[in-house]
Amino acid sequence: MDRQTAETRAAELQNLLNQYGYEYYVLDKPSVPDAEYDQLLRELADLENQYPELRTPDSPTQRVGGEILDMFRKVEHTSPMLSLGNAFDEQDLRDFDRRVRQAVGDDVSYVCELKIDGLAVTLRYEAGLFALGATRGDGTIGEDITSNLRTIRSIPLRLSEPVTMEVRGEAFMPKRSFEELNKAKMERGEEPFANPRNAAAGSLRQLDPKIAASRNLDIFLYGIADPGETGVASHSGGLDYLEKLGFKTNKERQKAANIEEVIQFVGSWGEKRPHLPYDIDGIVIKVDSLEQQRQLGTTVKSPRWAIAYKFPAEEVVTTLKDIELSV
Ligand SMILES: CC(C)(C)c1nc(N2CCN(c3ncccn3)CC2)c2cc(C(N)=O)c(N)nc2n1
Repeated sequence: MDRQTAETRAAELQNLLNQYGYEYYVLDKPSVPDAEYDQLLRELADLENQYPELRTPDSPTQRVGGEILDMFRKVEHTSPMLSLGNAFDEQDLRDFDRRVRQAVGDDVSYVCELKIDGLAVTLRYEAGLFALGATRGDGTIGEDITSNLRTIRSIPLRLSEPVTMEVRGEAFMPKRSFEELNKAKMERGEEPFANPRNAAAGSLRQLDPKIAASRNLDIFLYGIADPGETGVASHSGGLDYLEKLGFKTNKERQKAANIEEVIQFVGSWGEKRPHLPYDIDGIVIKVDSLEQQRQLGTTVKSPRWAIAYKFPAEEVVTTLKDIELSV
């Protein structure tokens, strides 16, 4: 095959593999059998070996880097990753709602999101290409774990539009992967992880990306660092925009017209929680209008327009057979 044909075929394969990867890992609706995906990936890898200049950083063959780091570099976040105030009961939620309405009036609606129990991370894209991924750290300074985040298949290496933006999400380990990892660890006589959150954090702290790649991590994106720059008017509109760009968001989110609907949503997820294929430790409630978010502003460490309702800590032993909802 001549150079020109190889270049055309490589671009075609990259687009095909990105589309198939998106369907499989983000939509959970594969359109081709795994064997076909693997065969196309091998064809692209062969072409890239023949013509190394075709091996672009966003190529699907570049998910798992070879180099083992000796440390993680520190990264200062462009805008701070804030904390969340907590609510522990219905009264706390009503108090939050009253404070919000005192500030912005009664015409306020909320978005309720499952609070994924993983590790908060931030992803930077430049002209649509995944450029840097970091841990939340102390909210201002995190660690550059780009090479490990690249191994999470649901993180797009190239967005559907060449936008430059920073997005935030929660990386996590599905319960099934957690059980399998701990089973393998115990068979090797190693100490198992206490819970999926520790397992996800431990996996993303590995200096060898091949180990992170073996841990079946996943991610749900939950926000845009500077939503005002993207032209969306609401938090829910921002999440729809993230989906349009190719990101994985959690589909269980729900709009609430008032705090009564928030309380209903929170109550409904108490008993559904054990059947989810991933751990959640609460529900995050956010004012939907970005203008009202701006009016409410933030305290020194957390937004006045969001709160995390925390489920009572309980040791839930869920046998695998109970897990039914797909990720
Ligand atoms: C952007 C805001 C601040 C409103 C925000 N902040 C979050 N978090 C902050 C505190 N975080 C944190 N992490 C460690 C130590 C202290 N705070 C962990 C992420 C959110 C976490 C989730 C989730 N887990 O599913 C979510 N759906 N939405 C979030 N939204």
